[in-house]
Amino acid sequence: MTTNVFIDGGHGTTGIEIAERLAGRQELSLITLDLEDRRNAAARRDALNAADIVILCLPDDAAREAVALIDNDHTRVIDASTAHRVADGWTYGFPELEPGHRNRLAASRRVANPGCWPTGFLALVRPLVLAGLIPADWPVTVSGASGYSGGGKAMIADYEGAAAQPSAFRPYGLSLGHKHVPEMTRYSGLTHPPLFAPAVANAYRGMIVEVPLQLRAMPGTPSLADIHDALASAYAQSSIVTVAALEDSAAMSGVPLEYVGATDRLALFLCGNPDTGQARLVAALDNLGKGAAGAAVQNLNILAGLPETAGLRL
Ligand SMILES: NC(=O)C1=CN([C@@H]2O[C@H](COP(=O)(O)OP(=O)(O)OC[C@H]3O[C@@H](n4cnc5c(N)ncnc54)[C@H](OP(=O)(O)O)[C@@H]3O)[C@@H](O)[C@H]2O)C=CC1
Ligand SMILES: CC(=O)N[C@@H](CCC(=O)OP(=O)(O)O)C(=O)O
Repeated sequence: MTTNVFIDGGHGTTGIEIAERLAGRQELSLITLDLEDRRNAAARRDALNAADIVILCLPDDAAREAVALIDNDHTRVIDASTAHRVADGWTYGFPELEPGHRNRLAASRRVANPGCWPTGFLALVRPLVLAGLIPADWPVTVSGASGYSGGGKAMIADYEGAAAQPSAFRPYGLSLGHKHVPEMTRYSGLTHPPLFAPAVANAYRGMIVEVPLQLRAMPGTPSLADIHDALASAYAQSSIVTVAALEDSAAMSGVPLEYVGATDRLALFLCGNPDTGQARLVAALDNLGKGAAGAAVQNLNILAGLPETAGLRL
């Protein structure tokens, strides 16, 4: 039995990446629309309702419209946009979030794919909150740099178009109201929003997410080994998320934005100085991989009861 899949927004940056990962998979059958029909509501309604699973790769408003076009109770939805990430009735599509979450996803009809920044942040912070190493009310900061494809077609044009004047490194989200903060707060289990300081770099893809921690000031003064043990045990069974050994992280001269390349891997590093009691937790991923398309395909596999990493670039 094949699962019918429709990617709404399939001609956009994320949609194309997802289609590449689904190509050639016999257990799936892709419903496609021609480029000129991509905004045709009637054609989209037919495709949305014919699919067993739809993946929405649309701006937020268009994603809400797409959900409203579904008038049957069979079609299941994975929404890559921000529209439903903290909405009632939706399950957050980060299978690694906590023990048991994968099973909740498998039973869900509406799944919200995480933002790329929250993917790195939650991978680093959620296990530490669960383990009680970061108190829920701790003032957490998260910073980093993203490739410009994170901003979709519009930002790609800003960096590659005829009139482009790309900056090498551009901090943004300066008013501290970034749309990813609500999902970071809710799913980390923190009681206060983290201070989020993102930047965009002059690279097409790739992402570094960093959480600095003043361990010496934290209750129980956790050691680097405590933090590392919690992360390593959280992802011990994962073939997507890796945690570098402490000595390997210490030996690195830096973590490049391009570290995982165009893959769906998520690589975690923990560096620190025991003398100062300070640590830097770093996640490296592809904003279009585990930050978007890879996560959507992983969730599709879970919903369809297929091997979780089928089609992923690992
Ligand atoms: N890029 C990334 O790294 C990530 C993106 N996301 C999210 O995924 C979603 C898609 O992003 P991305 O692929 O980057 O965006 P793009 O701008 O590259 O693609 C969006 C696609 O949606 C189409 N579209 C826009 N409005 C409508 C509409 N009303 N009806 C039908 N189709 C429409 C666009 O058509 P047209 O060609 O005419 O513009 C385009 O093909 C967004 O919500 C984004 O925030 C999530 C995580 C990471
Ligand atoms: C570089 C850049 O601009 N990145 C995007 C995030 C991309 C992403 O995760 O997508 P969602 O919009 O679906 O959350 C931003 O910060 O808004």
